Amino acid sequence: MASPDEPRAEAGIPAGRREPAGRLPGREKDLMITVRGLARRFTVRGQDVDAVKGIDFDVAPGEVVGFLGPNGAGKTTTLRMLTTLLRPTGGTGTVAGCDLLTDPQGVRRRIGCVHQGGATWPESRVAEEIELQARLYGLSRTEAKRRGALLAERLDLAGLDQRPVKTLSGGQRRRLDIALGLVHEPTLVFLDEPTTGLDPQSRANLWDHVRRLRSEQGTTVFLTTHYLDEADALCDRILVTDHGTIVAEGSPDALKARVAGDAITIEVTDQAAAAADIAGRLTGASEVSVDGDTVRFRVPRGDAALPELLRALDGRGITMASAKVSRPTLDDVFLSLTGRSLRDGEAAPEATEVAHAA
Ligand SMILES: Nc1ncnc2c1ncn2[C@@H]1O[C@H](COP(=O)(O)OP(=O)(O)OP(=O)(O)O)[C@@H](O)[C@H]1O
Repeated sequence: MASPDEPRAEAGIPAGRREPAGRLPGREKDLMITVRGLARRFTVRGQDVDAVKGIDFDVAPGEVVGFLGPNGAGKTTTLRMLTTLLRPTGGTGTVAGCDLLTDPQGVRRRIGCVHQGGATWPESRVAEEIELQARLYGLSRTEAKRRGALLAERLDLAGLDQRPVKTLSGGQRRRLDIALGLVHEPTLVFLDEPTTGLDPQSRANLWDHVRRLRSEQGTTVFLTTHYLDEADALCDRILVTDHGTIVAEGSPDALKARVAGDAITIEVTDQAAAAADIAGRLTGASEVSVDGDTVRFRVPRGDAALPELLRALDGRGITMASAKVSRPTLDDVFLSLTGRSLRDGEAAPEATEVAHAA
């Protein structure tokens, strides 16, 4: 019988070593995705490339899970394995209740996939594309029309049904790709970099559609992204990936809470040293520094610490002129785990002005 470490050995991972994994408690049959030791090795001109190195994770029904990582981390390779476009070279898995290796057809029937670039024909009309896709899934002509109209309505494509695909904007095109992936009402949808190349407004609009998929229909969504803000805004849970392994997993807030905590910067009208002393006594406070009238420090929860600080300063007759809480970003998480930044130009740091008292 195969050792449980066999796929890892195949992927070049030492036996017995376990990466941080996204496993969920519960029975496998209740999970929408479960993979163990999933690996993919490519051999190019005699050189082995371990694109995915024996990963473990679970996805529960109704979750929106993001697979976040920099270019080349193994996101697309993982997605292609989960959607049966690529056979794993190691590991096991079930997707939508079907075995990835022994029942790929069952997987394909039950899932929806929206890959990068889509697969639409530029000359055909929007309604034709949706109906054709529905017919390919075996729906009757009447049902195909009904589904087409419903999806057009849901994805803001109503009124565009007679437009040739080539005339659609980037956002409309992406929403059409998603409509095509949903035509057979799958309970699990895979989205590969759903908003790459879209302008900020179209991205925000698409996020709304993804949220509604879950809230209105309970659809499970697994998406890949290298946008930190996208993972943060959309996902219940994030699997952070790098070099073919999962380096962390958790909700966006839980991941950010793993970093040293919120950074607080306050300005006082005088007695900065005394204010710093008070700040340093707050629960979990660290990295206290003073620069003129400015005091900086970190605490696990900025929103909880600030009222306590205000009361303490008040008690000593110190006036706070302003306060700012900066929450850690997912990039801070990635940086602390890998020593590198995801370098996402679109992710703005979350800084919140919380008080201006002067
Ligand atoms: N068909 C292939 N042959 C050889 N190497 C491959 C192949 N497909 C992917 N790789 C390699 O596997 C690694 C992971 O690639 P993958 O496309 O999965 O990363 P990614 O995280 O999706 O990146 P991106 O965000 O740029 O799409 C990379 O080093 C890539 O060069």
